[in-house]
Amino acid sequence: MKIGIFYGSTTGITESVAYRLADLMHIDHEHLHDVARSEPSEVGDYDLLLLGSSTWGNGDLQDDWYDFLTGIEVLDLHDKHIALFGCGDQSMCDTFCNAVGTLYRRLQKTGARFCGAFEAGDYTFEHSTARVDGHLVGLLIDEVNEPEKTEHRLNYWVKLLQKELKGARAEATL
Ligand SMILES: Cc1cc2nc3c(=O)[nH]c(=O)nc-3n(C[C@H](O)[C@H](O)[C@H](O)COP(=O)(O)O)c2cc1C
Repeated sequence: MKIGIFYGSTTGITESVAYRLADLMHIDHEHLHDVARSEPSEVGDYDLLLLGSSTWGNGDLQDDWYDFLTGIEVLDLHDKHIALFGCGDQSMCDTFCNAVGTLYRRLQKTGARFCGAFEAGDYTFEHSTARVDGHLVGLLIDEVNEPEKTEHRLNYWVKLLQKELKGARAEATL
């Protein structure tokens, strides 16, 4: 299974999470893509897409995602898996990691299979569009308030993905 990571990051937090995920999953850095410098067609090279955005403004996507998302949401991705991750700040408790919810909602029509849903228990926010039916639709990281939890969250999420995708074609190490 070929894995690509696509991320948008303004101050480098989501970028650093993307690199940490790549290292945990043994993904070569050539498969890490900053969406600010990538073409939507590049997602075609992969079976599993890890898509990461921080949240800015009042629950908005990270700036570089706007054009990239417009480009990929019209693609047919039914043969791919998508796993979402994002960085935010739980003190913005009504819009925590809403960008992850936006990616989830807007990519539904691609037909991709979503994986990597995460437990909502260990967080303190009130509202997030990334929480759907009591679960988080991806990995949410809060480096502002809970940096000490990041390593565990990353490790736990990667194990969840491995479990979920077990049985899927294994070309790259997951
Ligand atoms: C002006 C501003 C607005 C923000 N708005 C939100 C928000 O609505 N929800 C959220 O979860 N985090 C919000 N954040 C926090 C950022 O998402 C957080 O700092 C994140 O780690 C930045 O990641 P990046 O450097 O990869 O862009 C905001 C931060 C700033 C400075």
